[in-house]
Amino acid sequence: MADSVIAYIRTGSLLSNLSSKQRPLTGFRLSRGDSVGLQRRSWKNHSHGVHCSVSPNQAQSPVVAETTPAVDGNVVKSECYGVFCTTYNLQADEKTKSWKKLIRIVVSGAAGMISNHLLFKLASGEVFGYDQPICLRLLGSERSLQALEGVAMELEDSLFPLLREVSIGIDSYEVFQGVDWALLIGAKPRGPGVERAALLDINGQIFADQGKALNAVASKNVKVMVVGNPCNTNALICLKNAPNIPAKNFHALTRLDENRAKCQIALKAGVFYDKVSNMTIWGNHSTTQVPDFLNSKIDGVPVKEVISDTKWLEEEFTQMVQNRGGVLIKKWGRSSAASTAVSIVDAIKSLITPTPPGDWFSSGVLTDGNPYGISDDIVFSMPCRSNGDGDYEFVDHVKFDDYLWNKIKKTEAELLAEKRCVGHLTGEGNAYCDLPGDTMLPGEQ
Ligand SMILES: NC(=O)C1=CN([C@@H]2O[C@H](COP(=O)(O)OP(=O)(O)OC[C@H]3O[C@@H](n4cnc5c(N)ncnc54)[C@H](OP(=O)(O)O)[C@@H]3O)[C@@H](O)[C@H]2O)C=CC1
Ligand SMILES: O=C([O-])CC(=O)C(=O)O
Repeated sequence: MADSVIAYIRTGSLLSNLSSKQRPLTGFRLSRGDSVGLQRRSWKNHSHGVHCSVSPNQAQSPVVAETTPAVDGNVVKSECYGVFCTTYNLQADEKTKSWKKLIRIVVSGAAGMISNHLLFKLASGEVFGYDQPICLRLLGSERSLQALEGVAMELEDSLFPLLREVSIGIDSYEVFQGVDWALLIGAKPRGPGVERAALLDINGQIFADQGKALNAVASKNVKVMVVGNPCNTNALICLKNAPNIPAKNFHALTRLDENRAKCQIALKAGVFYDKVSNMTIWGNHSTTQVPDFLNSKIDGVPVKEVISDTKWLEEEFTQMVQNRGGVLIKKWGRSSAASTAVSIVDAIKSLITPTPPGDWFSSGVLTDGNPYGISDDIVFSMPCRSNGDGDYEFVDHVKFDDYLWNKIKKTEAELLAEKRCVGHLTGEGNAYCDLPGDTMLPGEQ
């Protein structure tokens, strides 16, 4: 551990000695090579800038040595690391050819609380499968650079066999190079005295910049999951700034709300939550969101046939889901992090595995072409299905009644107002902010 820390300091100081032209990646990269457990620790000269990795533990005698050009043109040695060289038969491993192509995943706000849960799930294989090698790119800022190193060290120390590369950086144009998934979590939290319009502007700017960077350098089929709040409008801003990426590839996370709604329905019905299906969250990830008890089911039976207490459904249940985040913050002193990470995993899995027949999942997606009559050109949570290829389609045959439709109109109005407020970031021209005063992010109450 001590060696590792020293190595970080050493590489950090080498980086700081380089001119900014020589130092396009602010941060450094830890690489495990392409075979299980092989931990190469080297300076590497990659096509997109310099990646610096941790020096080998000098006390260990290296088993394999190879040469890699260093940034200054000199040649330095890179070595596999002690026990990793001896415990795996790398040639045999390569012969099996059972590994899938590496996927590259960016997590922004990587030093934050949600990421602290999510990164370890991604690295473990539980999200993309236990035969899927992973590259993790941790995106942070000057503020969090030290903390990002700490996260990277913990990832190292976890010895995840599928985790082949870890890099940290603060320049989205470098970190987004060729990425397949962008999980955009980093955003400024709303503090006391910060107007909602100001938060939309501050965070919107982050997502406008990240949209531009994704557009320029990410895989053209990158899937983008926006978590940082206000996530619907941030996702809209992001996709508007990335015209070369299909707009369908952008999602705002409302899966946590869906999970919360399922749990409350299960509690009321006295069943375990695996019995609750077809739960839609409509609209904004805010206190106007609409958990849909009209179309959801308990053990295949419409919720309203199992729970006859309509007053509870319309009032208590709905408000409980809308306010769940805020209530948790009051108790915990911080916002939902572990359950948010779990819901991000659920949301990704819903896109990469076929949706069970008859069921659906909620995601905040662009409304264009929706069959429900919701205004075009906003990011709105709706019921979706996937055949497991990363894409989704809208669900047909959803019922509406006056109660549900009126609630949907309220959350739609809020999102249209948010959109007007960020016109300067979506390319629509001037912004005009007339946000309804009575609605909040889940954590704001
Ligand atoms: N959609 C959903 O269901 C949910 C969304 N959220 C949202 O997810 C986001 C992250 O939550 P969480 O991980 O708990 O938050 P943390 O505060 O723990 O981490 C957030 C990260 O955001 C980064 N950040 C980016 N820009 C700024 C800025 N201008 N000022 C301060 N920090 C900034 C910080 O990293 P760095 O310094 O590296 O930039 C920080 O590490 C929040 O916006 C939260 O509201 C939370 C729960 C549920
Ligand atoms: O407002 C927040 O940061 C918390 C949040 O989104 C939630 O718990 O749903």
